[in-house]
Amino acid sequence: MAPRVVLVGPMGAGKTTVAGLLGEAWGVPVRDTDADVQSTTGREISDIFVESGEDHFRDLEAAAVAAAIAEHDGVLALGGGAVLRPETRDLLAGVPVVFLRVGLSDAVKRVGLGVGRPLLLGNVRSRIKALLDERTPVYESVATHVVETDGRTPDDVTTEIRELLG
Ligand SMILES: Nc1ncnc2c1ncn2[C@@H]1O[C@H](COP(=O)(O)OP(=O)(O)OP(=O)(O)O)[C@@H](O)[C@H]1O
Ligand SMILES: O=C(O)C1=C[C@@H](O)[C@@H](O)[C@H](O)C1
Ligand SMILES: [Mg+2]
Repeated sequence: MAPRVVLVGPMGAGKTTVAGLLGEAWGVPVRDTDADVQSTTGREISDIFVESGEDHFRDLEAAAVAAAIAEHDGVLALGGGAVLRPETRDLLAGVPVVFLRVGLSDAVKRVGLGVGRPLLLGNVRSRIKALLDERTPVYESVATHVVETDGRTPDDVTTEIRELLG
């Protein structure tokens, strides 16, 4: 079993939003590794970061991604940093992966004050810029398709993915 599509990209790219719309359009279930980590631990992601550290969160996230790739045949949205783990990138080989690209301005508008996103604490704009600079090549390396989201609605993005993947 493998997901019909995996969505990757930075915070504010719209992974969770577009996953829901795609799942509805295709009539397939949707999973989101951030929600899976929260439900298996019973803890908020921000609390895990603050109390147990980012490395521990990445371990939980890598396990959530591995389980979802093995068990889930619908739409799968990954947490924004999941692709940082080499074992996760390896698991994505052979699966359709859409990188939802977003530029700095749109990402900043979409995440607002970054509430609930622990890596954005401090200056949201400079934190997002650093993450985009560091991670864009990683998203590109795992993607089979790249979809631009700047200035487009979640419905537009969903339609393009449906055109690409059926
Ligand atoms: N194409 C879009 N245009 C405008 N707003 C959008 C678009 N996609 C998502 N949004 C809005 O941006 C916010 C963030 O979207 P979402 O939570 O889906 O991002 P995400 O990629 O899952 O982020 P994270 O990595 O933090 O989970 C939401 O308020 C959502 O409604
Ligand atoms: O980009 C990131 O590293 C993150 C994105 C979110 O989806 C969450 O997984 C968490 O806030 C970390
Ligand atoms: Mg999300």
